[in-house]
Amino acid sequence: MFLQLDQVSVRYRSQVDGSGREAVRSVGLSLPAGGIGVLIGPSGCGKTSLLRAVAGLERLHAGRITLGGEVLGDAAQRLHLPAERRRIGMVFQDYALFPHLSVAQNVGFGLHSWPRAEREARVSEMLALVGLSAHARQAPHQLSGGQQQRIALARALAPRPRLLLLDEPFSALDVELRERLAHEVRDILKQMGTSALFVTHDQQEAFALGDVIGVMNQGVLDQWDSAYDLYHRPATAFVANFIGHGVFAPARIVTTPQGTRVDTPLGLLDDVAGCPLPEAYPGGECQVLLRADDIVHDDHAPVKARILRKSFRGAEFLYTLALAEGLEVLAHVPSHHDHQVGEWIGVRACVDHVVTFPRGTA
Ligand SMILES: Nc1ncnc2c1ncn2[C@@H]1O[C@H](COP(=O)(O)OP(=O)(O)OP(=O)(O)O)[C@@H](O)[C@H]1O
Repeated sequence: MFLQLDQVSVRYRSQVDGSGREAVRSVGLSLPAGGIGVLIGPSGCGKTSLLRAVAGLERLHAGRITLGGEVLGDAAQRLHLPAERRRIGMVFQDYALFPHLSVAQNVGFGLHSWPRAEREARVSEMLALVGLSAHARQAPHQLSGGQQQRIALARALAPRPRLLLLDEPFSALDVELRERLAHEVRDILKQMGTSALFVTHDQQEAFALGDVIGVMNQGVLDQWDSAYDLYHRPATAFVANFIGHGVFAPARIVTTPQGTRVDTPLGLLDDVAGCPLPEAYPGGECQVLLRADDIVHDDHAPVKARILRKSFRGAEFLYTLALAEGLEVLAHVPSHHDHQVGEWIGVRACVDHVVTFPRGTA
């Protein structure tokens, strides 16, 4: 693997009593050359600390980081390659452009040691790449927020970094531009074959950018996986809750003549490949993840649910439903099924991959 993190911990020392506090705990992940990874998670979960450790701005408390086979940091060996020798580029939320330099001078900033002709050629190439050739002589403040972030990207890519780290690069931009730029930046990175690690708190952005996405929870990386597997095969109850709309329902794993099934308030679920065996939970008692798109409105279904709330989302409604025994579930329903709040409708579960967790973990 190109970037490899093993058992990485980052610890900050308290200014008050000198005690240590782990912001990142035993994180392991790997990224192939040219891969794009994205770290997401709630505020304070350690995303930025992990990114700073890769950049060399924080020393490792434990663990090891290698890039292209070179050890960047190894706590056991007290090895810490200084940030400026890692050949890693960084892009931040606030662009950090130099206001007194032109767009072209900003992009060429990291190329001081390059021969002039090569430097100028590289700056032109980078400006063309991000579609800003026409703005080379302008000052950064004469450009829009999206354009300024593209300058920051061109500046970070110009010295041919081995890896690019981007910390919430689009969060200062409005939603629509953010999504467009996320796709654009992904295309640019793929075109250059640059490996990159992003931090964001926006799931849609993570899905638009990443080949692989990591969900962090209180300093721990709960899962490092494709967007599909995070959604359909969440490794922990935290990931299941954090990604997408869904609820946990009480359930029981049972053995029937047809094989193992999961007995839920919406009936028996049978797509249990990869699901723990009944004896994995005491008495088979567990909870099952029911996503809004696992619940199908069907007038003929024996299970009825009352509509508590509904929100219109264009092609579909997100209904909040209450089953007879009081359990609330969510359901995506095509928006031509416009039922009234308070109405009872038929529902059934249509779950592709049944995901269960022990009772009390969510
Ligand atoms: N320099 C520091 N000194 C002490 N504690 C710090 C320092 N930087 C971060 N922390 C603490 O480490 C934890 C992780 O912070 P970090 O900034 O890595 O989280 P984050 O996931 O990037 O959060 P956000 O999304 O809000 O930026 C937090 O509890 C934070 O208060």
